[in-house]
Amino acid sequence: MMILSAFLPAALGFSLSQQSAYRTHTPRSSRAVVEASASGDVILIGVAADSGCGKSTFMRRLTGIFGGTNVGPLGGGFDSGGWETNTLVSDTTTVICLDDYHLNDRQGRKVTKRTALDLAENNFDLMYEQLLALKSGETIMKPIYNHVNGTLDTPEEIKPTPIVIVEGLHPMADERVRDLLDFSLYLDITDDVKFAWKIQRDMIERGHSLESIQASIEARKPDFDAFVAPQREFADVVIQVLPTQLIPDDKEGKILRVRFIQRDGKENYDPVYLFDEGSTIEWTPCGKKLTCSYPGIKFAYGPDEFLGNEVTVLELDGKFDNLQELIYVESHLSNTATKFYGELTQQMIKMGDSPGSDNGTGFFQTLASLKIREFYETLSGVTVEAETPKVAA
Ligand SMILES: Nc1ncnc2c1ncn2[C@@H]1O[C@H](COP(=O)(O)OP(=O)(O)OP(=O)(O)O)[C@@H](O)[C@H]1O
Ligand SMILES: O=C(CO)[C@H](O)[C@H](O)COP(=O)(O)O
Repeated sequence: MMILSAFLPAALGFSLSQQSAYRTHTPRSSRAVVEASASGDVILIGVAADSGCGKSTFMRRLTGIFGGTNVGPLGGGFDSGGWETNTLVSDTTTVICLDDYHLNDRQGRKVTKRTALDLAENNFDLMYEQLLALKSGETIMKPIYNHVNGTLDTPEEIKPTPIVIVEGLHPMADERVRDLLDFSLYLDITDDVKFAWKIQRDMIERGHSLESIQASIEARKPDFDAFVAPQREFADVVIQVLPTQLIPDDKEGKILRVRFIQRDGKENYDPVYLFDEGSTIEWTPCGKKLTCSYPGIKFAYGPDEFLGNEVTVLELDGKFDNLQELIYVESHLSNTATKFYGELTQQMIKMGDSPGSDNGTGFFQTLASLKIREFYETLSGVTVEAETPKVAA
């Protein structure tokens, strides 16, 4: 199979505005493709986050970078005559939602008086057994938790694909499951930001009241703190989303400070760095090459400690005005795992309409996806062909 990326660097020695013109002349783009695994091994990736913290958005970015054909809900989804499923599949990637391992249905939890965040409400024995089987290349019959009516439905058949992503509340909570994961990531959204996002989705998109959203967040918080948040310590990468420091006492919460926290010493993972590996740097890129409106953009980079672990942190506070200009930022970062000059920028532009595309949440989710692709390639010996604009005939 011809890998276009080999000659793309030369083609991409141009501004991104030229690139978009280039793309209009090239109506089709090559898809990212994972070639058949040499070893047949399944690589297991865990993504932990609370509900409403951007897992689905991140999954779209990640699966987009892994590509594959026939991406969609297992069985075609309920609307196409299938069943209510939380599982997304392509020929290369399976995304399993760990809510499917809830022990009791919604009614049952009313009896136990526990929330789904409570470890006791999740069947980790079955989760471990089934993920181990999948990793060994076996097909499993996985339960389904139906979020529409709160029931545990007839199990569905999951066949192993080269990449299996498990996302949900507890991918790293059980030591046995945690040890099965090849790579783990935690989306750490602070309470204020979580609240703002929940309002966006549950109030504006789903018609819930402000009071009910507030009550639901407050009711979840003790169990969230007890059972979900401690997993941050075990994650290879944490994407931490905080209020901006660029506006003193900001109340609006529209500008975010996002930290890409990379655990040092992870095998097959070289931390992304800014300018000079290992140094401590602050960088304001606004100027001739990057347009910034108030309050601007600030990057920071350096070693740090996070929950007792030595880490390398890349931080971005602020909001981008023009995604095309991100190439300027990208060109100052190293170890980004891009396959050609401008790939990070290209992915940001491609997902431009998704939440967080104008700030560090989208930027670091994209960077994480590229790093996970690189990690997968190193571990499996398989090449993932990058999605590149197709060269016009
Ligand atoms: N980076 C972001 N910036 C701004 N808003 C965001 C961002 N990510 C997600 N959101 C908002 O949060 C809502 C929830 O996002 P998403 O559906 O991706 O989360 P989730 O973790 O998959 O949720 P759930 O587990 O409840 O299905 C979105 O509708 C969007 O409004
Ligand atoms: O935290 C959650 C998902 O991440 C849900 O609250 C949990 O799965 C229970 O679902 P429901 O509220 O639909 O009964």
